[in-house]
Amino acid sequence: MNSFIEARLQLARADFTLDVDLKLPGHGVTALFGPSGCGKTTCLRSLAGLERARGRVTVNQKIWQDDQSKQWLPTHQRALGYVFQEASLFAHLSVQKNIAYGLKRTPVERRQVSKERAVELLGIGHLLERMPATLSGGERQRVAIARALATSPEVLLMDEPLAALDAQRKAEVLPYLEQLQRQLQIPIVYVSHSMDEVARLAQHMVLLNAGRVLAQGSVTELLSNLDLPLAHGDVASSVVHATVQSHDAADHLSTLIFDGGQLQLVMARPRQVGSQVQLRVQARDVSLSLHRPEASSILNILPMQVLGLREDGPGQTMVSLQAGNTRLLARITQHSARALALQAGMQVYAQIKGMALLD
Ligand SMILES: Nc1ncnc2c1ncn2[C@@H]1O[C@H](COP(=O)(O)OP(=O)(O)OP(=O)(O)O)[C@@H](O)[C@H]1O
Repeated sequence: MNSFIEARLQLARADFTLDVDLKLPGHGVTALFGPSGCGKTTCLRSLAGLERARGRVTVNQKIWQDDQSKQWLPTHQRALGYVFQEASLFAHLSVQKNIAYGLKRTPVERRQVSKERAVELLGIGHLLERMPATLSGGERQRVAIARALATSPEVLLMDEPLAALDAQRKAEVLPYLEQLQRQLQIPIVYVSHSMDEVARLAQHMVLLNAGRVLAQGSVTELLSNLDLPLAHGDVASSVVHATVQSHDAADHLSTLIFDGGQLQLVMARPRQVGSQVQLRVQARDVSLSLHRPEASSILNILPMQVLGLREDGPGQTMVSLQAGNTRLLARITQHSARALALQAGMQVYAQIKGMALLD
């Protein structure tokens, strides 16, 4: 089956070579993730035609570039919206006119996102008459995203759109990004080097290293793949997708169900029953036992199967676990792994000492 976006890209610079083969889905957010200098921006710019890599790019089976048959669409003829780190608005045009500019670029028959819809999705209705210089960084970035959306792109390309914002502004813009991907069918390719952002926003991930693809697939799977660097070290974590099943108001305790079991979480602000939530569980917050611990203060004790284990630095072992379709990592001491005689296939109880709600 064809992927929505297929890109084979090669580009050589003095000290850097990009050589990637990407197959990206036509829905949700795909994160391009990896260390500084690994080629995330170069990759995104090459997809957009802002960088002249060699190769072939097809989006929704339309050819944007094919060097073999000498086809090349310039950026403005590619149905994409591009959001840069720093919002690049026209300083002499009001917010309204900036967005209208995006719309004007789009032939009537291709218009799918109206100006009103873009304005509503980004919550900028009250800013329409303002000039860019009078906006905060977060507001500017929301306008830039609305302008990109108003072109009704087949794909939104975002290059660390939150990187230039402080923590407070980031928190202000993130919910709009989440809303975008929930409400629109437009796939987003999102460059980030922040695992927090990736865990919160993305369902798919391309892991880059030194200009190459180390792995691509679902975020949940890649995070817990012991063959990849993400699943190692003190910051390794997993993401659990769950649905709110009930809420006990007296104890402020919500019961969440996920594919593989259920969890309980104290929620100061309870979510509606039936709503979807994402939880991040740090590997260091998960311990293991062979029998269900009795009379424990730990709320969440889940029966899981050991998928594999790997030494993880001096004296530590990373254990990958599965229940249903859900994966978790547990970082325990090598001593404990030996004492429990852990091995792939064993049934264990994972005790989760803490988890964070991602949205
Ligand atoms: N215009 C340029 N001219 C020459 N080399 C460049 C240019 N832009 C980027 N590079 C180099 O290409 C490599 C990839 O850079 P790129 O910006 O794609 O990485 P990145 O993963 O996006 O990094 P970061 O997370 O720091 O933004 C780096 O070695 C960088 O120094």
